[in-house]
Amino acid sequence: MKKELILETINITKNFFGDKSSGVNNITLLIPKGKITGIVGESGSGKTTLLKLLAGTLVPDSGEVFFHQELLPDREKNRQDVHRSIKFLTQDNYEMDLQSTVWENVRDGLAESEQKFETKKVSEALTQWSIRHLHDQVFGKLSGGEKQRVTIAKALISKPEVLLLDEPFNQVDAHYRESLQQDIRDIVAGQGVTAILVSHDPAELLSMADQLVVIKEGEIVESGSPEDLYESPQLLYTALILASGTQLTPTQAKVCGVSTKRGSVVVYAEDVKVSRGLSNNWMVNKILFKGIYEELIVEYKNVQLRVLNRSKGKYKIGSKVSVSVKKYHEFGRWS
Ligand SMILES: Nc1ncnc2c1ncn2[C@@H]1O[C@H](COP(=O)(O)OP(=O)(O)OP(=O)(O)O)[C@@H](O)[C@H]1O
Repeated sequence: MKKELILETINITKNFFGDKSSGVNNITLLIPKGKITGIVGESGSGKTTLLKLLAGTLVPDSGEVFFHQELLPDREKNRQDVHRSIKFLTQDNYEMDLQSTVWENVRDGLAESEQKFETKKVSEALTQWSIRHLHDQVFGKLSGGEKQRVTIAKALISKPEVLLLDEPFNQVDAHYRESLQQDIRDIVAGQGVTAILVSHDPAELLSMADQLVVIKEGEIVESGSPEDLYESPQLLYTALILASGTQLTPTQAKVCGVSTKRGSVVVYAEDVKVSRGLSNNWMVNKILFKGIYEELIVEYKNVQLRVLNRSKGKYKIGSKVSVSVKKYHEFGRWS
């Protein structure tokens, strides 16, 4: 069945200095309705610029953005009903009033027609986002995580069609972060909201997104389902950005028992098995505690490998171990 599209960009370019060195170049992107699209890329690759173009707060130098197959108007010049349907949650809370209370800020997210139900709606939103106890606090004095929750409550109170999320959970603690992620998933699944999520956390994107778009130097270089991009990345860039792993030259790969004719190999930490075996050539150099598992850095002949180890405490720094690589990804010299 054909997916219904809600937003489309056709060959959009936005440069800040008249050349391709900043912003985004020639981006064509189709956003399916009622799904989560994740955008991933290194710092400065153009993710926020793309979100601003989708929100209408930036206008492309060339190319077009369509919302429900109609040209998206410039938000600054011409604030229209369509802009109420597209909510942009930024890291800088620019739509929030720092001097007003939490209650007033969330209430301001209501459309005029909804204001007669103000008390009920604001009260429900404060409960849903666990910020009821903050209702009379001044927004500007809240912690970063509290501000993010209030901003999300305000954005969602008027039931937008599209939610553009720029690092929405980066200030929230791990426990609350998971429950916010689940809330966003529920809103997408239950209310048919479309979300576009920019995050630096690969685990967050892999677990939340239905489709992932990889951006490098202002261009889309790869896209697909999170599973496909993680399991079979076409580009070295994608593998390094999505997974915790080690990049090896062909000579270094040989030390790990991997033979390749291509330019480089990436071995994900989860695909390396360590044991106390026969050869025990490798030495545990570092142990990084990760909570429910640990990551070991093991070394042999000046080659270091990252290993995901679920048997915490089994090895110590200096332990001698055997290593086997179960799976690896090969890339051409220029990918
Ligand atoms: N208003 C602006 N004026 C000048 N240059 C800009 C402006 N906005 C973005 N840029 C430049 O465009 C490029 C892309 O920036 P953008 O903020 O979109 O990247 P990003 O991928 O979101 O980065 P990060 O992950 O660090 O937030 C960067 O080189 C940035 O310096």
